[in-house]
Amino acid sequence: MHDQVLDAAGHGAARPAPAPPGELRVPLPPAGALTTLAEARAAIDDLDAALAALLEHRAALAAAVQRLKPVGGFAGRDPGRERRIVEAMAVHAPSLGPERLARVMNAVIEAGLDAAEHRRPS
Ligand SMILES: C=C(O[C@@H]1C=C(C(=O)O)C=C[C@H]1O)C(=O)O
Repeated sequence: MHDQVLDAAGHGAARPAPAPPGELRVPLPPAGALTTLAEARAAIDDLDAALAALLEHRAALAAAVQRLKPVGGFAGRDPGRERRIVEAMAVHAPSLGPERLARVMNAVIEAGLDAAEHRRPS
């Protein structure tokens, strides 16, 4: 199986091959298949590392939008766009549902706008 590699510790457990540059690959073990606390926490740690990379990239994209909009930053906040983002995401997060997801995304969006306002030009 050429899309599997041995884990770094050499235990022989199959791990997904690393993603090519510019892509993100995340193992998504079914939660019901996790039987120990250590295994479940390791799965969360893997996922959180990917989530952090996605959030970092999302913040960069949101900063680009701020530069392109006539009014950027918190002053140019667009509640309708934010609602549509949450509605689209809710389809993929049925156990969270739109209200919880809206709280999460409000925090994500505000963090992105705040980071954009304090970003050093690259
Ligand atoms: C990125 C934008 O600016 C703001 C930030 C958003 C975001 O982080 O997704 C969405 C709407 C705006 O409040 C945008 O208008 O698209």
